[in-house]
Amino acid sequence: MATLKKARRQHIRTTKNRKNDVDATWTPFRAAEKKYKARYPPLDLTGVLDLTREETTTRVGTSSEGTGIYTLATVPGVFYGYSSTAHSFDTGLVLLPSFVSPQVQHTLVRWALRDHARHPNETNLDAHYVLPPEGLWNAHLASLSTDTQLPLIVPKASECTTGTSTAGPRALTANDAASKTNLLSLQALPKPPPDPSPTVHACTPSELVPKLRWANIGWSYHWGTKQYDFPKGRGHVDARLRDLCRHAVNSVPWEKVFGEGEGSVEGWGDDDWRTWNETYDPDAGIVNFYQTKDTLMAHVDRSEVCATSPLVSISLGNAAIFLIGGLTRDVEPVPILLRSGDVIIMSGPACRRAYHADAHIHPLFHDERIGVPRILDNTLPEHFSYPHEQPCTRTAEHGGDCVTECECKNADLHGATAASAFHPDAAAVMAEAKAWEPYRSYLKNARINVNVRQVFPKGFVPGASDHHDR
Ligand SMILES: O=C(O)CCC(=O)C(=O)O
Ligand SMILES: [Fe+2]
Repeated sequence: MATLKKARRQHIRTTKNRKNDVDATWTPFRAAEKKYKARYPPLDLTGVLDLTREETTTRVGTSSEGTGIYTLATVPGVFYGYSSTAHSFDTGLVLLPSFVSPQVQHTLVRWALRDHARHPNETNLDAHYVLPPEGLWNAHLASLSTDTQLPLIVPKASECTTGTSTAGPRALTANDAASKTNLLSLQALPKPPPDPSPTVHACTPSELVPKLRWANIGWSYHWGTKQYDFPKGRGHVDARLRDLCRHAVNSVPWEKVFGEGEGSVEGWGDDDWRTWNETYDPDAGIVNFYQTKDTLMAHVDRSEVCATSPLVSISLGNAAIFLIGGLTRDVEPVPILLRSGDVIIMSGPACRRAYHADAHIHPLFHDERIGVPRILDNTLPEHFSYPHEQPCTRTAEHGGDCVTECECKNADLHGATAASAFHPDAAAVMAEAKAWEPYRSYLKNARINVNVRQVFPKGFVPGASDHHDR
């Protein structure tokens, strides 16, 4: 109740001096953002699409009335034996609810925090802090296992820097949509590194972990110009992540989305969806780390030269309300509840250039004290409370973290081996639980989104002499 009262007081304070007609000037997208972001009045989820609710998922082969959403097929998820019911919107958005198994969700969380959010992959913190070479998360883990005070992480700023950016959420900059024809001029734009913030202080790794907002994948992204910085070279795209995304794209019956028939979107140009199973090859992306109260403002992802190629987005941790609109903010967005393990694919010319946002990312909205229905009782799934019981035992072969069937040819055998050979003793169970604890603790107030994109058509080399007229 205290939470509700506080939210109400804050609501009264912030709206008190607001002109009565101010919301009349909001675009439908802005109005939806305001509605789902507000802590008061209590969130009403009745209009939010939740594909795990039975009444939507049982309508196989038909449009869910009035929504323009079509059930496509049951598709194989990851890991083996896991399946999802694929849905599509008539814009080209594909939803794969519960596509990623709990085991693979665990693997991805560990990968995102421990292996990926560190040098050489750029994070939002690199501009402002001298980060430890082993990575922020590993430094945090080390500090948890010792009583000795480890060295503080110091700011990068020196007295002569002015500091224009902070370690906070991403700034929004209007940018030109990338295409093969303007690529050279976009490349020529100066891309200075951001100024280190002069206001940040030395802190412990554990204090800095909640300030982690993003880690770059693949091609380097320049936030100042909102363009890729190709001369910096192409960073690594984790092979397991790439396989997972390919698996998602290859699972979708694209002819039902973009071909002829009920619910299909009108074709475009060369209809490149017909060859995505050969040409889809992600080369960039971002891991977004959200903390309680964080939101992601409405934006369009327009920096990729491939303006139609699938963008695969994987949700982990707490749930979020994702708003997907149209080519302008005047299109009223559809609010979708994204839960851990859900995958969405934005594809085709309408969806790839559609406004979208994350209006609400956080556990507060499931809090009964603010009167929200029990359906969101706990948006952090139970499986994150414990380490996964069946770790991959074939460490030598797979590095311990198998993700897709394609990677593990003997998936069934492997599953059987893991199940029967893994008889952990109490000490091993305790050790696993202890190792998982920092992840569990982090996830309580967090959501991780792994957003994987294809910047260039397969085989296209930036800077090659003919690319402006291809
Ligand atoms: O977190 C999400 O669900 C969306 C992230 C996104 O739109 C982006 O990184 O461009
Ligand atoms: Fe986006």
